[in-house]
Amino acid sequence: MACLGELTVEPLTADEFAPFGDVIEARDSSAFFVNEGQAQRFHDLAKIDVAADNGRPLISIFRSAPTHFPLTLHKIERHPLGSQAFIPLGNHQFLIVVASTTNNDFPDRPRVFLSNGHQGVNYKPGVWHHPLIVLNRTTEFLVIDRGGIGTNCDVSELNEKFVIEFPEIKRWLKPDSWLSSS
Ligand SMILES: NC(=O)N[C@@H](O)C(=O)O
Ligand code: NI
Repeated sequence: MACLGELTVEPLTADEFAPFGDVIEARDSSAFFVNEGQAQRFHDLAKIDVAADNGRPLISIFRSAPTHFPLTLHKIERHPLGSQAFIPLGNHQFLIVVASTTNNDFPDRPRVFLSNGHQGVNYKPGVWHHPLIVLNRTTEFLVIDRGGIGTNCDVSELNEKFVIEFPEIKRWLKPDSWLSSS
């Protein structure tokens, strides 16, 4: 773990992320062969939960510019009516910031996870999260979330401001996902 000021960066694992949703990755425990052994199916990796109030699943692509650092975390959002999944198209590490909900329905102290480049995440409905935090270069993500009626985005201020300095993350980035020039 690295310390970001008062926050620590945790490697993204299914167990640690479980309270917030699913980690989407090619886990052997979910795999079986299909197509006469020509392909492995890493099966049923995330709970896409978008049916509330007659919602329907949307598949989109986000082409997201890299985040500028130092990054001040002050706003966070949640989607009460549906889950939201982000899967990088290619080997790209990214930062995931999530928070539990306090008894008075506000975001609690955030947790920061860094993916390994071969992982996506699926936020459960209502889980506080920061919008995509992309590192190094413009990156495309497959996004699966809810379409339909209803207000599906709450935004809240964090009760304190957290700053993430890039050098505190850089040492955790794999050389192949890090442009030395930037
Ligand atoms: N606004 C939007 O579609 N994306 C956000 O919900 C996000 O989490 O990035
Ligand atoms: Ni979102």
